[in-house]
Amino acid sequence: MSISLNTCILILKEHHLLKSSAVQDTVRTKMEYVSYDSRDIKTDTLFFCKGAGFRPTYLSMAKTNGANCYVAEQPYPEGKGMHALIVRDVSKAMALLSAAFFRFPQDDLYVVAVTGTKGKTTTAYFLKGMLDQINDGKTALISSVNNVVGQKKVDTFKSSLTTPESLDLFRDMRTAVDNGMTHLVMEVSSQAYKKNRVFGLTYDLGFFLNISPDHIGPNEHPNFEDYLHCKLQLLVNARKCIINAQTNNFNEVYAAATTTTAPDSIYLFADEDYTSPALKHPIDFRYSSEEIDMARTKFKVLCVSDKAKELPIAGEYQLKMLGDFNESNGTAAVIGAGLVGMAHDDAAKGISTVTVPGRMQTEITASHGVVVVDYAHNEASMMALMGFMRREFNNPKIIVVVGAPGDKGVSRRPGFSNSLNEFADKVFLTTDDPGFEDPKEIAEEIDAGIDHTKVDVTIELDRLKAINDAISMANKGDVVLICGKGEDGFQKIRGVNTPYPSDITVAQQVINELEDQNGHFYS
Ligand SMILES: CC(=O)N[C@H]1[C@@H](OP(=O)(O)OP(=O)(O)OC[C@H]2O[C@@H](n3ccc(=O)[nH]c3=O)[C@H](O)[C@@H]2O)O[C@H](CO)[C@@H](O)[C@@H]1O[C@H](C)C(=O)N[C@@H](C)C(=O)N[C@H](CCC(=O)O)C(=O)O
Ligand SMILES: Nc1ncnc2c1ncn2[C@@H]1O[C@H](COP(=O)(O)OP(=O)(O)OP(=O)(O)O)[C@@H](O)[C@H]1O
Repeated sequence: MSISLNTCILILKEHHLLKSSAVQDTVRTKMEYVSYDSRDIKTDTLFFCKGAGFRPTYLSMAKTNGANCYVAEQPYPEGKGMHALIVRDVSKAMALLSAAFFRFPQDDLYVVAVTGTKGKTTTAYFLKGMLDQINDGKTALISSVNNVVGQKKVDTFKSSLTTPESLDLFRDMRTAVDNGMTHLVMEVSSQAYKKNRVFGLTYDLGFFLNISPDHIGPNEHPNFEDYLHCKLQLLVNARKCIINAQTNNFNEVYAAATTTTAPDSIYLFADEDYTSPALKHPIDFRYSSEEIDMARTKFKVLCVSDKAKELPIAGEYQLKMLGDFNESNGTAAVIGAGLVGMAHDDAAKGISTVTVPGRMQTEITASHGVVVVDYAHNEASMMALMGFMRREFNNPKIIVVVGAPGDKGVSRRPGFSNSLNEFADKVFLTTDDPGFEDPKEIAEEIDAGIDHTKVDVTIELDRLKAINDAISMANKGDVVLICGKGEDGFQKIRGVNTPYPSDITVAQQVINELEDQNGHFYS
């Protein structure tokens, strides 16, 4: 793969991004590789100087290692002797030039994008499960758990970001196309828009699941308005939009969709009983709960409007994933499958076996109640999870193990206090990716918002011990919720990913020791 200097200049000019360029007569004008990391350079690399942590010495290193052209927001003396493309916004330039370098792989994929504060990963997995039924497993996936770019084992790998850096995204899309994948389901985080990781990308289908305050604080969004603004961009860039009519800020969400999409390509869904005087648009799809227990979740999708009736997806669906909130995720995914061209039977078959690592992984023990490992890590998801358990188990004692991460999402801390006050009986406040912060201070901040007349609090920073103590104290009929880390195999401590055996492994060991049994988690 390669890109010429002229093509780069043309693309940047077309998007009004080029401030100036310096072309060297004696240097090759073709670039054979692209990179934003000076430690990953080949001969004739197009190098992007980007990011808060960029240092001019990285450009010197890139030049020494063979880069022949750099893209930056200002000229650097370190780049002397290289072609220089000086741009208004390097992250936008990187997205556009990466797409061109990798020969616009998005044009060879049916691209589905999912955003929402909660449920992105689950909905993306549901969709992949269904689409795989009609394309022989050729659905690529970009998610916060795994990325899938082909059908071999090596084509599935753990992701480090929910939505990758643009250059990595277009490279992964190219790999997926070369591996014969026909569809791509991707999670799009608000940060992806904030950082222009998906700049210039249009989706065939775009989902807006829900929004509530999250990811607000240092290194993320300055306020809720900024967070919402970034999330809305997904709908602006989607050809067809699927929106949960019950989302907060619905009017703004719908308005964002209509900026580029006609109402007949916007699909709304809500649960069977939802009405709101503020809702000016007809609901297209409704869903109704059929049965939820610890073994399955059954719900019905109803096609209500004329345009909904054109999709043959009405009927009953069964999920392996627990939690009433997954009915909403499931309905969104089923509508998406319908818009891709699927009918009820294939969709029902595909969704019925989907599980998501680290989400709602449950073990019913003989004498220590029900133990659930789940990824809930903000107020909305904690409320949804604990609320489900309260309803499902008829007011059990709820014992929670939870912690808030450091350096980001500080709004989660009062959110945890609120949700614990609402539903928990006992909580172990513990460590969860403290970063450069003191986990004890984070725990004390959450504790400060807890009503101690309702919730008994223990601060136990050793996460393994917290899990052990929580399960050990639980009796038959109690519910133990181990929240926030799911399958994560590390703790982020002072900039280092420190190995951690994962909540599932720890909980399983504790249960085995306590019960001398060999059961295993299911979800
Ligand atoms: C704030 C933010 O989005 N930061 C991301 C961004 O960092 P950055 O552009 O500032 O780059 P940097 O890490 O400061 O490094 C500067 C540059 O120097 C280069 N470098 C560095 C060292 C060297 O020797 N040579 C060299 O060239 C690096 O390759 C980099 O290009 O680009 C990096 C990849 O190029 C990301 O890893 C990093 O994500 C950070 C780690 C992160 O945690 N981001 C979170 C907030 C995030 O994006 N989360 C959302 C999920 C949110 C949700 O759950 O909904 C996500 O999509 O994952
Ligand atoms: N629709 C929903 N509403 C509220 N909570 C939900 C919903 N769907 C999932 N959850 C809860 O949120 C947790 C995370 O779900 P999921 O990973 O699907 O969301 P996500 O949007 O990808 O999250 P993140 O951005 O944090 O990675 C689940 O484990 C569950 O507790």
